[in-house]
Amino acid sequence: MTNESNISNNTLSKTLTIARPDDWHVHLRDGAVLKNTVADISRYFGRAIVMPNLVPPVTDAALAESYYQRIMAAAPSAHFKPLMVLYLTDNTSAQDIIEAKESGIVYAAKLYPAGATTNSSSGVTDVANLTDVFAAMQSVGMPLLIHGEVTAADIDIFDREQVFIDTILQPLVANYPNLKIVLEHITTKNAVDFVKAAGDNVGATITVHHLLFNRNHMLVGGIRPHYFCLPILKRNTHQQALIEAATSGDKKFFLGTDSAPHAQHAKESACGCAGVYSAHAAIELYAEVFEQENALDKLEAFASLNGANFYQLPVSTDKITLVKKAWLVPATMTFGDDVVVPVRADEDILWQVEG
Ligand SMILES: NC(=O)N[C@@H](CC(=O)O)C(=O)O
Ligand SMILES: [Zn+2]
Ligand SMILES: [Zn+2]
Repeated sequence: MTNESNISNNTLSKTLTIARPDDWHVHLRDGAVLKNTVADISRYFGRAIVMPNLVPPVTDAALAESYYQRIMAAAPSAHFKPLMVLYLTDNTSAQDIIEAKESGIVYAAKLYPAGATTNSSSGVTDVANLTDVFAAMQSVGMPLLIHGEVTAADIDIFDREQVFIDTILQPLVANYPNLKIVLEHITTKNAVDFVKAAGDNVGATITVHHLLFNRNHMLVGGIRPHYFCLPILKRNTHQQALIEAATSGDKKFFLGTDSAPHAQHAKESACGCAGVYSAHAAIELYAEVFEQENALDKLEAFASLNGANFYQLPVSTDKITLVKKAWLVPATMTFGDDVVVPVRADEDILWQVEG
């Protein structure tokens, strides 16, 4: 467990040692970029929940198995283990869930409301289609991961998470009281409050960009496409609620970067893609936020303990050490044939990971 003794503040440099962290929500993509995303994510993360929104999506155990093999072929660090996820569609069956569980490599299934986000067109049109699937997940103990936004055209984009919670999540939680649910990449105070009030079977991931930024960063002084992600950045009062939740140590909140690379040209476009790349410096950026809040002693709970406990997986016995030493993030990164603009491009980050 972290205590003050793990934070050392000598005259040379401040350091922080924590159990090896995990990333409970990441997009590694596929093909040529895999060697780059896998190198970044496995630098110090021990495990990562690998999002299944490929084209075509990872809808069954066989597809998860071949994607797993491609990730391993991209040569992650030896300490790294990808945790695969099934992409739910209107046609997913209870049998698909049972086979995924039996595969031993699938740790969760993901609900994308159809049309809610990047590569979600094969997603679920109505959760009523998945009654048997949720029942099977509840009985085999497989967590349901949710992109929690409604898609109706008349619902304002800034309200889509809250309306999802009120109209879809609330009844889902009531109907499946033992189903483990992770509300992914939460962006509102409403989500924080909902998760806190729910039972221990409900948790949430929080990205570092939703801690660092609010919608002013994206829209004041010009439209900045590299801040555009889904769910969209909200006003600063919501950002503040997320910061409080993440830095509180509350076991329901854990690290999920939602690092989601898109090519520079696809973001700097008349119709730019949603997604922020943060895997080059994830724990380093979270450390900035926690330090700002005087809560470095809570970083280990958020990054290394709470998620593992929620998924009922062992906490890593390895340690990593962060050192407070500024470094300059490159303006761009080359990923296969593409160029990606990472978070903090061409600016300093205050922390680095030793080794
Ligand atoms: N978060 C995003 O803005 N984008 C993600 C999809 C997702 O997690 O919703 C992506 O795959 O690009
Ligand atoms: Zn999402
Ligand atoms: Zn995501």
